[in-house]
Amino acid sequence: MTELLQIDGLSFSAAGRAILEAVDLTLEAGEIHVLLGANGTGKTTLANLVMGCSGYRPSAGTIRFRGRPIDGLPIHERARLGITLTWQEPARFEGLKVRDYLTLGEDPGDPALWLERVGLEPGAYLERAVDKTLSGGERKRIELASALALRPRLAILDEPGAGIDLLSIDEIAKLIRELRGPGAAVLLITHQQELAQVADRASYLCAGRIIATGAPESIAESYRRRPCGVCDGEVCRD
Ligand SMILES: Nc1ncnc2c1ncn2[C@@H]1O[C@H](COP(=O)(O)OP(=O)(O)OP(=O)(O)O)[C@@H](O)[C@H]1O
Repeated sequence: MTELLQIDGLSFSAAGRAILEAVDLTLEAGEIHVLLGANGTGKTTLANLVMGCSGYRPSAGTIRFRGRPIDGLPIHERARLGITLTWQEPARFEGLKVRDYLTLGEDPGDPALWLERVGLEPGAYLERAVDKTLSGGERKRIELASALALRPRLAILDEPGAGIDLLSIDEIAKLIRELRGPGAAVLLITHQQELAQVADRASYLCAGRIIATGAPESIAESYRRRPCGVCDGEVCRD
């Protein structure tokens, strides 16, 4: 397999505190990789650093995408390379219609079809604005539809199942599998064990450090056996 994303020695500090320390993580093309870890261990921060969100610049380390260092690139150039991030708190775009949101990329296809794929009736949603009038679960679904429409090489999904009713977990897992392709990978952040099972590999992040990478079952087992020893129970206490 080919390395799609290679993170070496990545560190990040904010407000005078180390949030991530010397993180190494590799994603192969074609894989779904799940990042597990307790609240506040740095999962979303890592996602923001890979996406190049405003205010997130590494204090050390490199991020390579398809062999090329991307640390210096702004978010829109990373998006152009095929990296997309669906946020834990789904974005709102006042005034932007769902139809327009789903046709932002090149060759986006039919927005109605993407809405159907996430279980939303196109006639009821296409002309609505992506704003607070949509429920949290509806916005989550629309963000997933947007990720499908963009056909990214790397989809970073931050808690894609949060706020979506349990019955839909199987549907979300199916969509995540679709985002994986021969040249495309998914970095999944989730606390939902049922959803984590969709992954090929897993990494366990605690106190800003990746402490294990391997088969999802064994990493999930380490996660259950908290505290991990790195943080002495400060972060991943029961
Ligand atoms: N820009 C920032 N300034 C100050 N603190 C920050 C910043 N970004 C993240 N943090 C802090 O870094 C820590 C890690 O946050 P992060 O959102 O990455 O955790 P997480 O693992 O995604 O947690 P959760 O599972 O609760 O979503 C938290 O303590 C958070 O408050």
